[in-house]
Order: sequence, then structure tokens, then C-alpha cells
Amino acid sequence: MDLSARKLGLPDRVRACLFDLDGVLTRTARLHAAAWKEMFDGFLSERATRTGTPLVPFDDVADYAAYVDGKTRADGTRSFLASRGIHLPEGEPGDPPDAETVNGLGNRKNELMLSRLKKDGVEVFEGSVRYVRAVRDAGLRRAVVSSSANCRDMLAGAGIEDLFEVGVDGATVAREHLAGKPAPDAYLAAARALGVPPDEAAVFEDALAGVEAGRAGGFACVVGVDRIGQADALREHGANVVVSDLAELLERS
Ligand SMILES: O=P(O)(O)OC[C@H]1O[C@@H](O)[C@H](O)[C@@H](O)[C@@H]1O
Repeated sequence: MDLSARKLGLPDRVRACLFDLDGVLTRTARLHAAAWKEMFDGFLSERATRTGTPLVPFDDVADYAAYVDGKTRADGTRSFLASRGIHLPEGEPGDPPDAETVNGLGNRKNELMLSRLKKDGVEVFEGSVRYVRAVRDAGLRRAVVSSSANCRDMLAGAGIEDLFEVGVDGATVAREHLAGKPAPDAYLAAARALGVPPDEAAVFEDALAGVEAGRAGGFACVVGVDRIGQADALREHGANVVVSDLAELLERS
């Protein structure tokens, strides 16, 4: 029996922990949600004026959780637009931020996100950092698995990059043509890079698309991290256990 994993509130067979970034390790999910709202509301309002239809703004809680949270920038853009019956051309990665394409809107959101990051900086959840240190001290392997192409900069900005041996992020997903969350591919790639089979690895996620990815990958345990009162939805989408802070897992065991 491996007592190390048990002290971390995880099944005995767990040898690796795979952490999402935004909303699990760093307090950046609300910055993403605000940047998405600013971008989509600008786009929707121009469109409403042009077509003479009423403006229904982006809901930064409900729309964010259902269509955008946890997904890559392009998948989030497409998914929300589809929920409103809007289909735009893909365009090119280098499209200017005023282009009416999936890439153009994504680039517009990224400009807004980067200026918010510059202003607010990257704050961590202290309980999460304490937990990751306990995971390291127990001798378990550690990876970050994020859909964000800004993941490396955010880890560096938060000063926690040294805690992780492997990083699979939005840039990796694009470069290696992986399917984004809710597909399990990014988590499976991280487990493979650590040399640990999925049924000996735990996934830590705050997004519905993220816990779905954990369930689809056949991981030993999917820990849902509930920051916004969506514990039931996290369970329905694949979490085996839900906590409001990772430090709770240390206190439990
Ligand atoms: O636009 P980025 O930084 O590449 O991030 C993509 C996505 O990354 C995910 O981690 C966030 O949950 C989403 O909100 C975000 O949209």
C-alpha cells in the first residue's frame, strides 16, 4: 500500500498528479471570463446594431461555464458562437483583432486578456500551492495541463513553474494537433510524458470540460475544484470528488 497518495486524499495507486492551471492553481479564471465578456459583448453589440436585433450579452458565469471554460481559445470562440447560431470563417492565426473570424475574435480576446494580466498580475491559490508542494514531497510526479497558450507565462508570473516536471498547454495542443478538452488527449499526453498510466494518475480541474476530459481518459481519480458553486455540475460531468480548495484534501486524510 502506498501511504503517500493516501495522505494526499487520493487512491493508493496514484503516482502522478495532473493539474489544470486557470482556476485550479491560479486566480486567472475570472480574468479570462472578463476578457471573453468584453470581447463577445463588443462583437454582439456591433452585430445587433447592424442587423437591428436585440443585444443578448455574454453571461460571464453561465455562458462562460457552459461554452468557454477549460477549452482552447478557438474552441471556446466557436462553441459560444454556435450557441447563438453564429458561424464565422476560421481565418488565419495572424488575423488582426478586428477581423470577423474565429482567429480574429480569439486574438481580440487575447489582447484584452494580456492587458488585464499586465494590470492585475497572476495570483495563486495558496491552498493549491501548499497541496502541490505536499505532492512533490510525497514523491509523486507532477504536470500542468492547460488549454491556455499563455500557460508558461502565467506559471512564471506566479513563480511556481519549478513545481512541475511536465507542461502540456494550448500551444502544445495546437502544435501537436491534439483534440482540446473535453477530449482527454492533453491529459493523456502529460501522463505519457511522465511515464505513468492513466489509471495511476489523478486529474485536478475546475471546468466542466476539464472534468469530462478526466473521465474520458480513464484516470484513477478526477478531483473537481469548485470555486463558483457548481459542485453538482462538476460531479455530473465526471468529478469523483469535489473540494472548494485543494488543501481540504490534506486535512481530510
Ligand atoms: O486564451 P488562452 O490564454 O490561450 O486561454 C484559453 C483558455 O484556457 C483555459 O485554461 C481557460 O479556462 C479558458 O477560459 C481560456 O479561454
